Amino acid sequence: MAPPEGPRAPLEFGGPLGAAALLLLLPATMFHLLLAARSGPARLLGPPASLPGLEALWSPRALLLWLAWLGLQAALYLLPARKVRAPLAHARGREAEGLGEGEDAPGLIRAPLDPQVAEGQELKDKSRLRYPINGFQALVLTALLVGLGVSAGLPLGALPEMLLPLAFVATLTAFIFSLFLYMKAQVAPVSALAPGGISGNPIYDFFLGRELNPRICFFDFKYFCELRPGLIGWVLINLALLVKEAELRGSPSLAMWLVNGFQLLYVGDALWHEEAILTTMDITHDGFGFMLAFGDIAWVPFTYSLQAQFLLRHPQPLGLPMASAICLINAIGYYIFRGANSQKNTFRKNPSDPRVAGLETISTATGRKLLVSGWWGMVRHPNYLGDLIMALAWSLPCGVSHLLPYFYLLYFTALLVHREARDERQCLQKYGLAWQEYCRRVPYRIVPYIY
Ligand SMILES: NC(=O)C1=CN([C@@H]2O[C@H](COP(=O)(O)OP(=O)(O)OC[C@H]3O[C@@H](n4cnc5c(N)ncnc54)[C@H](OP(=O)(O)O)[C@@H]3O)[C@@H](O)[C@H]2O)C=CC1
Ligand SMILES: CC(C)=CCC[C@@H](C)[C@H]1CC=C2C3=C(CC[C@@]21C)[C@@]1(C)CC[C@H](O)C(C)(C)[C@@H]1CC3
Repeated sequence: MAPPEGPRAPLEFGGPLGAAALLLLLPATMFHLLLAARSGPARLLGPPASLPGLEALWSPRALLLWLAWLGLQAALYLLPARKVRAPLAHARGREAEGLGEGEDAPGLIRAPLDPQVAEGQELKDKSRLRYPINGFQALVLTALLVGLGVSAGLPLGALPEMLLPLAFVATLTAFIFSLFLYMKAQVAPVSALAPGGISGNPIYDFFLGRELNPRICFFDFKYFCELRPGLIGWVLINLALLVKEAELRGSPSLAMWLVNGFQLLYVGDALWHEEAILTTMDITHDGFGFMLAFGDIAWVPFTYSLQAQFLLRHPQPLGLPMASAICLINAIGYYIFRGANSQKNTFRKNPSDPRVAGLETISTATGRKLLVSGWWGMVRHPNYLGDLIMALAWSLPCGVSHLLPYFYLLYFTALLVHREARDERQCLQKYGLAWQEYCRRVPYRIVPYIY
């Protein structure tokens, strides 16, 4: 289908050339990290000690395991009985009546949403998609199944040896899946396309993703991939590394416990607050192409578990005072991250909620308001600040002898600075003068008095 006429979004990531480079660079970086973490010198910069042959990458057992994992997560996504009720008067009614968020038309009877189903943001064609809210359940059920498997003799400690072939099949899956998504988008209606992925350049559009919310019936591919196989896979890999360390050294180290605990908290939190993802730019703005598909199913599980991979081969001594200081850093980061995200989500859902009703706001021409006090009056992206502080706490248990475990912190800083610039551009476009006023009143972007 031809791209729609009219102004197109400016090209990002260095245009088609940048996208082509990233198509190769992202998987190459992931394999470099996997190899570096298992090598003696564990160098972040510089070539890996040895390059693996195809026999180290390709394993039919890894392929089977990977497909079984995707199948299990897809089944858990579809599991609960979903009662779909229509129409959703409370969501659409407000806008139709020209009312603000949280206001109802007089006499309007709210049709309660099934607690297991959430509605997304309004789309170009004024419709809203529905999403199952059962991610936390999927995490718990996966934990139960893995627990049952281990007690029946499943060798979880063998998983770390399979990381390379698993990452290889995950990368292959991401390429094949992105091709499917690209072709599916060719027959999608124009209103279903994302603003950024319709440049007309096939490489660029393949990378960024053409369709905003590709689905088959109720199965939403982007929503599924963003939260399930990759995030839950990440904590499973961490757990397997912990088990392997216990097998090798008698018990897991304190550093390994901390990394596992912090990252489990992060993933558990994401799944507990699953509905909040529906307002992130990945879901509302970006198409679903190679960047997100590879990011979700390969990059997240295999590179976000880097600290635990590093610790397995490079044990680090960690005393209780240092461990307590690191826990405090993680707790501060989490407090800011959760406080900021929840404050914005509560405000967006219902500005008259008593938890946010007293906060100062700026009105915008769109009818939506912007918070200028509370967390969002401190810096313009307080949630990024909390996330970055947590990222530091995840690396500190690995000591300071190597740069490799700090890769996540470095990559994440670059990702969030870039993301922040993209979000600012979109907000300026959306809110115009009101956004300029917000920037004047809250001058710092992520770190108070610094950036
Ligand atoms: N671990 C990882 O790899 C990653 C984690 N993240 C995390 O994901 C979370 C979500 O991030 P992301 O989607 O980028 O962005 P945000 O959650 O920060 O959302 C940005 C949106 O919030 C709204 N907003 C901005 N300022 C205000 C304000 N003052 N008052 C009210 N609303 C405001 C605007 O949307 P609108 O007005 O339309 O509501 C804006 O587009 C973050 O915590 C981030 O740290 C993100 C990327 C990767
Ligand atoms: C380098 C590369 C391949 C980039 C792709 C970026 C993706 C890895 C990230 C884009 C936004 C993400 C989010 C999370 C994970 C990483 C990706 C997919 C997230 C699910 C992590 C948990 C958080 O609590 C979150 C739900 C807020 C978050 C949402 C964004």
